[in-house]
Amino acid sequence: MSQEPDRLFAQPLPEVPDFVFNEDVVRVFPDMIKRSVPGYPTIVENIGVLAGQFAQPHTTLYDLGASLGAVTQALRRHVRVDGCKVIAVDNSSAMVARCSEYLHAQDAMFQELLPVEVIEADILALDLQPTSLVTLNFTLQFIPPERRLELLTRIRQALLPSGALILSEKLRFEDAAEHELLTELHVAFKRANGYSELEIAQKRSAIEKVMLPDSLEQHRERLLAAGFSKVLPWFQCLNFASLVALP
Ligand SMILES: C[S@@+](CC[C@H](N)C(=O)[O-])C[C@H]1O[C@@H](n2cnc3c(N)ncnc32)[C@H](O)[C@@H]1O
Ligand SMILES: O=C(O)C(=O)C[C@]1(C(=O)O)C=C[C@@H](O)C=C1
Repeated sequence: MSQEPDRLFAQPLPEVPDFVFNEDVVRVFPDMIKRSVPGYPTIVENIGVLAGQFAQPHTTLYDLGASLGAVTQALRRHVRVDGCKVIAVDNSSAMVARCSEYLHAQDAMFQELLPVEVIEADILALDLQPTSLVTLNFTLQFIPPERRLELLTRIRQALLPSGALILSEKLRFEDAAEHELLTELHVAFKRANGYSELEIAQKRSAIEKVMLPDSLEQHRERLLAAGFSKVLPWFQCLNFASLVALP
């Protein structure tokens, strides 16, 4: 996997463009996400572990907004259920190309991995097969807010009984003081991971229009409105959380 350090925002930019998942981001993405999302390695590995409990024989598992396939790789490491296959979906062609390379490398290193298909598609336009496990690992926050309920409803309808959706997101907090404190603690996390004040500020302006986090309450209500019966937060580190939603 690429070890290139994330210096995308290290030099002053005359104008900070909106964040896009292009070739430049692909090159530094493993470093960027690990240094930006508190708990990311723990979340990814444990999605594999949790998936092992929900995956059912001869079903499809979806990794929606797969990026470089970190979650897909964890699913393939942990799920030991007969006849499952993983479908990894992303609408960034740069991500999909590199994701396929990494999964081929995983195939070359390990035997008896779950078969995987990587698809370049918009998850808002994707026909979902019946599935026992869907992951949206930091993807829903990039979907236009007015389309989020419709996407979750389609996921709910495709989920088999006893399956699950695992949803990880950056959180907003409804209480302004709480929001400010958690944001400041997240900045401290980034600083501790070697990002400068300039990098932190420029990244913030790049993502503020394209990544729109919801509160835990909004997620819970929307998941229930989409037809899920239970929402269980299983991980939170600072303002990043992961939930299991049951049909
Ligand atoms: C923060 S990244 C996800 C990280 C990844 N799941 C992981 O665990 O490493 C968000 C991804 O969602 C993808 N994405 C955003 N909107 C999408 C859409 N409508 N359809 C498919 N993929 C989308 C982006 O291209 C990006 O790769
Ligand atoms: O909040 C931030 O600054 C982030 O960088 C978060 C986040 C994410 O949650 O997906 C945003 C964009 C990058 O893909 C990596 C991490």
